[in-house]
Amino acid sequence: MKFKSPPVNSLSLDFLTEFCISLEKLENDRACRGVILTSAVPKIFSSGLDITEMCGKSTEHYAEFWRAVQEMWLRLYSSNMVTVAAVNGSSPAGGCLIALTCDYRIMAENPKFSIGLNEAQLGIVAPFWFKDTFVNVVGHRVAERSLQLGSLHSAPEAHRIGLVDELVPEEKLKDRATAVMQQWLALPDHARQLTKTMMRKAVLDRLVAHREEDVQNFISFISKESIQKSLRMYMEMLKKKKS
Ligand SMILES: CC/C=C\C/C=C\C/C=C\C/C=C/C(=O)SCCNC(=O)CCNC(=O)[C@H](O)C(C)(C)COP(=O)(O)OP(=O)(O)OC[C@H]1O[C@@H](n2cnc3c(N)ncnc32)[C@H](O)[C@@H]1OP(=O)(O)O
Repeated sequence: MKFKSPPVNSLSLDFLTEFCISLEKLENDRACRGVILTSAVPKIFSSGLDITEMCGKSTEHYAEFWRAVQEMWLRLYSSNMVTVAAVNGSSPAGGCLIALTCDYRIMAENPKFSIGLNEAQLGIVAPFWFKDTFVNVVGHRVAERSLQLGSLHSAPEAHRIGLVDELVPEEKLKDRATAVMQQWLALPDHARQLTKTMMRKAVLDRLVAHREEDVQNFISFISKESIQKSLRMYMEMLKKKKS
């Protein structure tokens, strides 16, 4: 599956809805046992949640948007398919979450590409299930430091801390992702799927049990004037960086 929402594959409500529909179709297709996620936009895997969806909108809109973010994560983290992220560009925040939610991450070894949960830099807080997914990949200490600092790690650093499983030259990314997929698909599906469920169930159950509470927390957090101001300033900073 190739993300193609220029300029930066930001995760808008429309993007998330289409992503979930596509995943559901693949999940229900008995002939499909695995999916490789990558980007058709040069240099960017995904710029994370679309900040414009979280700025100056109604409470109803925030609720709908956040449910779509939750749905994307719940479907991908619990997928029966083998999921491989072929990270061919930068991947901050929600983009990093998508990669973390997969079974395996391969990143192009370009030191200009960065990845991480940088929410703190925007003055916002990564929700508990972003944090749980991160901890499950890199461990508590690395996750804590990285989250508090809102770090964006260069590709080599991301590999060093275990955020991505391997680095390959960009032109070899597709072949390597295919080889990894074949390796994972060589195992009997039922054994691999039950193992995946065992490893991920506690974290998935936690969001399922607190889903509505999480929506309400998001709404009350994102509606604060101080948070809205931080997001507006961040968007302005992105625009200024260009000029
Ligand atoms: C107690 C807690 C309770 C509940 C939790 C509450 C809150 C937590 C909620 C959410 C968690 C948030 C998760 C996120 O994902 S937030 C998004 C974080 N993303 C980023 O920080 C990335 C920002 N973008 C960049 O750094 C660069 O754009 C990038 C490196 C991706 C690409 O750089 P490049 O130079 O190639 O492009 P730009 O000129 O910067 O961008 C082009 C264009 O796109 C716009 N843009 C970029 N990113 C976003 C985005 N994420 N959303 C919306 N729009 C984006 C950028 O402004 C440019 O627009 P324009 O100037 O109009 O062309």
